[in-house]
Amino acid sequence: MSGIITVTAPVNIAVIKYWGKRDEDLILPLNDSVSATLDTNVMCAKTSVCARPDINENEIWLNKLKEPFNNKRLQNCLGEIKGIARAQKSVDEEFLSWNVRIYSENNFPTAAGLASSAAGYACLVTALAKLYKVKTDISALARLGSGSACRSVYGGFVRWHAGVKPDGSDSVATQIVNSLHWPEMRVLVLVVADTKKHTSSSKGMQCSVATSELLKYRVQNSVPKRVNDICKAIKDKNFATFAEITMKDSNQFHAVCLDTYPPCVYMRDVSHKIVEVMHKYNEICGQTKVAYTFDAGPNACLYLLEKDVPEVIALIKKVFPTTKQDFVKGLPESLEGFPEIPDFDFLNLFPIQPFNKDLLKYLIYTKVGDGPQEIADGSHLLNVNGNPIN
Ligand SMILES: Nc1ncnc2c1ncn2[C@@H]1O[C@H](COP(=O)(O)OP(=O)(O)OP(=O)(O)O)[C@@H](O)[C@H]1O
Ligand SMILES: C[C@@](O)(CCOP(=O)(O)OP(=O)(O)O)CC(=O)O
Repeated sequence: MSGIITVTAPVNIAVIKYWGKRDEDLILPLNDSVSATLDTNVMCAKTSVCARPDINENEIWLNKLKEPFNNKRLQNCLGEIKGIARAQKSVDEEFLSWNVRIYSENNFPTAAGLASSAAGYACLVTALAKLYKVKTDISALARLGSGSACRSVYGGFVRWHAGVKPDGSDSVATQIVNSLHWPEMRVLVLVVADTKKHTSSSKGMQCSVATSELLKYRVQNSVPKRVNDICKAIKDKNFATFAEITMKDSNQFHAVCLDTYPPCVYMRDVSHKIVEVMHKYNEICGQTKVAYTFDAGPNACLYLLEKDVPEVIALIKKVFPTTKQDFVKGLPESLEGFPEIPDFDFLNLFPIQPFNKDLLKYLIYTKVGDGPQEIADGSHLLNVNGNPIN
């Protein structure tokens, strides 16, 4: 037994956005939110943890770089888990007195609006909860690291209940349906930029709570009905309703960002072009075949059904021409051979002319997946002495 625990955890992309806290320390949101958990085979955080008597201080590495451990959120997560372990007597006091070493890697860009904090904290708390053998609601632990992380502890479609209690005990995530419920659902992440964003989600939402009138309206009037309706659409596998609510909620979230003073501008020209193209595509098809959503960054996340993937990828390549050979990442073999242009007439007659080359950096093809998993094959990121392998 090496005493090392290694876990992988997924990204989640909200279709009803979390934006605004009612408690900054406990990370309690103003409204419920809903997301899909994405397949860890394509995008994931991987974290190894251990506790040892010969480690002089708590240490963490993120993407090969040593980070300061005095980060309040990290301390809160570790402190809470150790407190539960002490109360549950799940490990002995000597083990609890040892320092920890944490090594984590994301296989996709960090802090670029691709929900790295969600995957990262879900991974970290799942690994620590296993290390300290605690039995508790993991989503509440992940929430202490980053609000959206509480939704990454389950697979499928997930709802984070805002809760009403001041202590946050009812602010937890629950699974709406598992990853097998809607097997046709696919996700395309259109990466416009994979560099660090200038206003973090935490700062941006703080400013919105302080200044946006529209946020109050959204929380009270828009979100409650949307959450109920989208949960029903997910259970019924009603794509058109799911897609319409998803797009409206993304648009309203970015309207709130612009209503913030000074405004938070996350979408770019190319993001708006993506919106225009997807609406035109749905209009020409005479039905809603694709939905877009944007987090706190310029990158788009498209939800669509598997049958429409070849056509939508071909459309994207036509309208957003690329010079990159490996533009599409994560495409399974079964789809690799699909014709570059499935329907010449459709694409040639598409009323939006191609934009400049390379506005999109790359496209990630993925699907809905499962929650965090412990790695049993021994591929840890720390060696038997608790030292980083890389
Ligand atoms: N694997 C990880 N392990 C621990 N912490 C992580 C990990 N990945 C990211 N983080 C934390 O999350 C921070 C990035 O969060 P931030 O909200 O700025 O970006 P994001 O999550 O990529 O974007 P968004 O939440 O808007 O989609 C990092 O600076 C780091 O503190
Ligand atoms: C736009 C969002 O992605 C905002 C995510 O915010 P974070 O969860 O990153 O914020 P903190 O709780 O302050 O860490 C919408 C969403 O994921 O619901």
